[in-house]
Amino acid sequence: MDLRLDRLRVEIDGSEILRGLSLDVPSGRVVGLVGPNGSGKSTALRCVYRALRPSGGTVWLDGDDLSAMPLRESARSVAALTQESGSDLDFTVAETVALGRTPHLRGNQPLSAREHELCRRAMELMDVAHLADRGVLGLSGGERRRVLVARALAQEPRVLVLDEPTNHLDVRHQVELLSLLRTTGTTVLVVLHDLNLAAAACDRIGVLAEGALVAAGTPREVLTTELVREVFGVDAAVVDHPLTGDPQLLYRLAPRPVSP
Ligand SMILES: Nc1ncnc2c1ncn2[C@@H]1O[C@H](COP(=O)(O)OP(=O)(O)OP(=O)(O)O)[C@@H](O)[C@H]1O
Repeated sequence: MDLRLDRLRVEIDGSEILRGLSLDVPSGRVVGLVGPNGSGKSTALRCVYRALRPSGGTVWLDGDDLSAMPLRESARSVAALTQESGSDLDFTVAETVALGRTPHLRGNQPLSAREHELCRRAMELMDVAHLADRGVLGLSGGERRRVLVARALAQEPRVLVLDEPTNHLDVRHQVELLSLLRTTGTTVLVVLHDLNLAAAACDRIGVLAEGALVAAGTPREVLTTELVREVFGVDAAVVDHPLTGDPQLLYRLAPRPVSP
């Protein structure tokens, strides 16, 4: 399913948070959204999972205006892992993942055998099957994050929207999650802070600064020394990953103070 952000504008209390953002996420592709803190990345995602109605512009799903779709219909198509995702209720891991099926169920209809299998598989993919009977509130931050990704996968979404999904994850689970995104065939829009992971995981990257898109293209086209300096104010060299050839950034920190 194609996802298209078309001249999105968001204005809150008189300040323009998104200023005409347009970004295409072609069907089955992984597109990363990067940018400094406060540049509007989460706000853009909120418009896609309908937590926020844009002040202007349109989100298109396969050419259909998202705002004109019944909520239930868009909830079946779009799954989101947000910064706020979580629960104050101590559901078990298995129950939490099963909640991913909610948009597909009618009333109190129980899960089918296929749906149970889907949930089991999502838990295995996210390496949380061994935690199935544990309460989510007793999990570590990274374990809980993986459970929430499993819930999103169990939903069988056609579009997956992820806001910093690697937060709290150890390096193995970061690598596994981003590798998985490339194999699901789902359309993915993902906010990432780690530009090197974005370069490795994304087919294309959009760069936001102060609510506007300042660059978009393949990681190699976008992640240049100049852009990183201009947008993030950081000195970096771009090198080729010796194993994959992906562009990778080496950051220069301020020199150490000379000891007396
Ligand atoms: N409901 C709101 N009311 C007022 N300001 C808001 C609201 N939501 C977002 N903002 C402001 O809009 C700007 C963009 O916020 P957003 O969360 O989209 O940024 P971000 O790029 O995701 O940042 P980060 O990298 O820190 O997560 C910020 O300055 C934020 O304070």
